Amino acid sequence: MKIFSAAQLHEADKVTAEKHNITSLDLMERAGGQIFAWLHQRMQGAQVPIHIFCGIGNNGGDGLVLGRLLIENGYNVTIYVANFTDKRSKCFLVNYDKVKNITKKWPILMTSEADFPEIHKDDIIIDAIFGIGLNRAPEGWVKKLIQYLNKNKAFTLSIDMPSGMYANQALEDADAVITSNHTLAFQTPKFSFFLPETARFVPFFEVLDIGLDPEYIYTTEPYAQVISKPEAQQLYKPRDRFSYKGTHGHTLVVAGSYGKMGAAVLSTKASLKIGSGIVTTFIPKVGYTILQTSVPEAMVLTDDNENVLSSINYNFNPQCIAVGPGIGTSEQTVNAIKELFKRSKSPIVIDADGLNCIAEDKSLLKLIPKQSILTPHKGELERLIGTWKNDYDKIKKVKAFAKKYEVVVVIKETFTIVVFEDKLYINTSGNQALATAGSGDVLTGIIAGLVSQGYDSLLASVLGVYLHGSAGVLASKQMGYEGVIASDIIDFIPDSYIELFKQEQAPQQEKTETK
Ligand SMILES: NC(=O)C1=CN([C@@H]2O[C@H](COP(=O)(O)OP(=O)(O)OC[C@H]3O[C@@H](n4cnc5c(N)ncnc54)[C@H](OP(=O)(O)O)[C@@H]3O)[C@@H](O)[C@H]2O)[C@@H](O)CC1
Ligand SMILES: [K+]
Repeated sequence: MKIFSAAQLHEADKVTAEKHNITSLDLMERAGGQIFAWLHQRMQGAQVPIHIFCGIGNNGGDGLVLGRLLIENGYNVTIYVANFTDKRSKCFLVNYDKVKNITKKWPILMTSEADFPEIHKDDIIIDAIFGIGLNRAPEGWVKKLIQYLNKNKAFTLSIDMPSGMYANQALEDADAVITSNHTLAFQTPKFSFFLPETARFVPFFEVLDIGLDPEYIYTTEPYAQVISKPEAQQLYKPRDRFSYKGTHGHTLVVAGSYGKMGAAVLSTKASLKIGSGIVTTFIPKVGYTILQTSVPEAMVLTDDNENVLSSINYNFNPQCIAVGPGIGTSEQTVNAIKELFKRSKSPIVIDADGLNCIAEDKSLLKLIPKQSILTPHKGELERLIGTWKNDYDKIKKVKAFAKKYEVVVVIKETFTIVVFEDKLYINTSGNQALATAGSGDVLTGIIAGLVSQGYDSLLASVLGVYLHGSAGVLASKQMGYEGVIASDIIDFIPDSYIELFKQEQAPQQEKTETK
């Protein structure tokens, strides 16, 4: 799914109105109507008090449409208008009048803290204060209103996005954002929903299609892409019936040191399980028996050094090399990695200590083969690109880094983001089960195994991250979040392929007994 920026959404709004001969008012009616349908389906007329807090822009207008429809359908509704300026939008004003025309219970204008209403914890709050039009951090009593609503324990449903958050810009004041229980976003999720500093305000969201111009949606280069099952499916390359192991690529895994041979085992196994035809693993001597017994399918080459990598020699051309898991950052190893970078013509997946070796000796950066893939978590990324002011600054720096060295960067987070040139791909598979030792080593093996099978570096990263996440989810369904360890993620890689093409089951019809 495409993610559009606030500016693009405003543009889409305009284009839709022009091309489809409808007004912004019609669009607002559609948007508010969709929120109503969502709520009505769940509430079925229940008389729980609903408090709708509207701003004075179009987000507030959506809140007014919702309010009117709820009132017309007999719900117990109170509408408040946070009257922070008199520059009310046209569509807001029209809908304000429409509400006044159908009820004697007119919207309550709020102009200060003294107007904050009492809300019971079992009531429902609708947050329609700000949407994509926010252009500065909320201040004064409006900020206090947001904090007041947050303190309340009532269920909070945000319209389009939690008020106080920007769609695609860094947060200025984390104390002035609605923490919603559920957000209903129009047409596209907003980029901030997926970033570490802002995702906590949007624990659950759904996207409502309000019918913005399909041509605009289809042809416009998005701000970012969300990768879920349908997108991942399209990346899959079917296997040729007449292929053989050589066709599926030879992966070289360079990993391990004394006490960390498990990392080498995990990457090697993952690379095989994802479908690399052949895997050779290069390790320090100490790991020979461990590797050969743990993964009989892999071939093993050993370093002259007993405990750490010091010189990486091999006499074949792997389609992809995975470097880093468990290798440490000793001087000999850093030098060995430098020589490997100089020699390799294939893309390299660089993870963990592979990245730390680069941080130790920045001259390695220029030697990274083009189209390589770097898979840092937060700490490793910081050692590579330095600190950042906020999530958006981080993304900007990573884009510049990726462009400069012509590499793909996989930023590992709850929502992992793959960065290549100006493109951003947000992964949505995965859960907290993946936060376990060795999970990153598995991902390294998966991505390398996909590159070996002919996926280009970007696609291998995007699909690899998706399948890794999906394997973790499938494992956790049987073992719980806590019970999943990295080896389990590997065991569920085959299921993650199968799951990719599994049809969602239609809800079963209830059987009626016939005598
Ligand atoms: N195409 C679509 O996606 C569709 C979108 N729709 C809906 O429209 C929403 C966007 O509406 P919008 O553009 O009117 O902006 P919105 O967020 O309501 O607020 C802007 C107002 O707030 C003000 N203001 C800003 N910051 C402020 C601050 N810190 N403190 C105080 N004031 C502040 C600003 O005033 P000013 O800057 O002039 O002072 C302006 O008056 C969108 O989220 C969705 O819900 C649907 O209806 C249909 C199709
Ligand atoms: K909102």
